Amino acid sequence: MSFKTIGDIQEPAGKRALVRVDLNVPMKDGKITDDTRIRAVAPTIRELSDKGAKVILLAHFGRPKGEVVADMSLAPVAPAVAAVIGRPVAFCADCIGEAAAGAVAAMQDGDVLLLENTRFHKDEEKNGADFAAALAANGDLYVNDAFSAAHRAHASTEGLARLLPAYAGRSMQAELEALGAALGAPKRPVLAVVGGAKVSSKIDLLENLVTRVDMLVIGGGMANTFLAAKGVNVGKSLCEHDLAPTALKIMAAAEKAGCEIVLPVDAVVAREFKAGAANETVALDAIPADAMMLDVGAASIETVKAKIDGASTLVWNGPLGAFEIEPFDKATVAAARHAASRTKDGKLLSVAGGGDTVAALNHAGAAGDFSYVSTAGGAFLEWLEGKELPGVTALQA
Ligand SMILES: Nc1ncnc2c1ncn2[C@@H]1O[C@H](COP(=O)(O)OP(=O)(O)OP(=O)(O)O)[C@@H](O)[C@H]1O
Ligand SMILES: O=C(O)[C@H](O)COP(=O)(O)O
Repeated sequence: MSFKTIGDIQEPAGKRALVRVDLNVPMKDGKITDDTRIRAVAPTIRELSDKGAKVILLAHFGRPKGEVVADMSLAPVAPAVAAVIGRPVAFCADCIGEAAAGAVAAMQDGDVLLLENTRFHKDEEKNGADFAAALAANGDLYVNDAFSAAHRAHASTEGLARLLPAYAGRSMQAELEALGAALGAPKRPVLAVVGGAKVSSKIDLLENLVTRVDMLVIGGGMANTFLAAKGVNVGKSLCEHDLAPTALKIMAAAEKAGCEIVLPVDAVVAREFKAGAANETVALDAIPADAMMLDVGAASIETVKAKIDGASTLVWNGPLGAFEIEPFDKATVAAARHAASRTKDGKLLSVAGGGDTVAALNHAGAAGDFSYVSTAGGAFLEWLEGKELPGVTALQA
C-alpha cells in the first residue's frame, strides 16, 4: 500500500488544508463523554498548523440524513478540539457556500477552523460531484485522517481525494500500520466479539468475518436480532426483526466455516432505558413482553470469559450491553477487564475498536492494557474482513 503522508506536502505554509477527521464522539446531554477520537487526530492538526497551513476540519456527527438537525451540530465539538490541541478552533455553521468561503478567507497561517457537519447535506453520503467540488473550492490540498470513516465512499472521505492532492494524516497512517502489525497474521484461535447498536450497518460484515475467525461472541443489540431469529421472544429490546433471514444465513455460514457462534444464554432486562432502572436477570425464555434486554446476564459473562481464555487473539467491536447506563455496563466491564488481564499476562493479543467501544474500555479502566485500541468500529470490521476501504483506496497514488 502506498500513499503520501502529510510529511510529503511541499511548502505547506499558507496552504489551505482540508482535513477529514472523525469527530463522531460519544456525547451525553451536549457533553463529550470520551475524547479519544479528538486526541487521535490532534497530532495531524498540530503538525499542519505548526508548519503554517490553514487547517480546515471536515467531519460528520451522527446520521442526520441530509437534514440540519440541531443536536447533531459540531458546534459543541469545536471547544473540545481546542482544549485537546491547546490552540483556538473557529467554527463555521456550514461546510460549503459563502459562509464557509468567508470563514476560510479570514484565516491566518496556522489557524484551525472546524466546518459544520458534512452530513447536513444530502450529497455528502451520495458522494455528489457538485458537493465534492463545493468542498474542494475551499482547499489547496486534502488530508484524510479519519480511518474510522474510511469504509464510507462519501464526498468528504473519498470524492475529495480525487479532486485535490491527497495525503494520509498521522492517525490514518498509524492505524493502518498498527492493525497490519497486530492482525496481519493473527495467532489462532481468533475470537471476535461483536455487540453494539449499529445492527443493520454491521450485520452483513459478519458473514465474511465468520470465515476468518474461530469463534464469534455476539452481544449487545446485535445479539437480540440473532436471538429473535432463533425464535426467542425479545420483548421491547433493540432488535431488527426484518434481518432475521440475514442472521440465519450468517449462522449457516459460520457452521460451514467451522466458526463457533456464541450467543447470550441469559439477559438483564428493564422497562426503562435509564441509569438505575429496576432490572432483573432472566433466562431467554422468560423475557417479559414489555421489557428490554439491556445487558447480557451473569451466566453469559462466564461464557464470554471462558471464550477469552480459549483465544490467542481477540478482536472486539461493540459493547455487550448499554454500558453508558449503570448497572447495564456489567458484562462489558467484566469482559474488558478479563481480556486486559489476559493481555497483561502475555496470553492474549487484544485489539478493540469503535467510538463507543473505546469509551467502554476507558470506562472499565482496561483500554491501556489492550494490545491496540483503534478509533474505528465499522471500518475496523471491514478492514478485518479484508475489504477495500474506499477512503484508503482513494489516497493511493
Ligand atoms: N442491548 C442493548 N440495547 C440497546 N443498546 C445497546 C445494547 N447493547 C449495546 N448498546 C449500545 O450500543 C452502542 C454502541 O454501538 P456501536 O455499534 O455504535 O459501537 P461503536 O463501538 O461505537 O462502533 P462504531 O465506531 O462503528 O460506531 C452503545 O451506545 C450502547 O449503549
Ligand atoms: O462511528 C463510526 O464508526 C464512524 O464515525 C462512522 O459512522 P457511520 O457508521 O455513521 O458512518
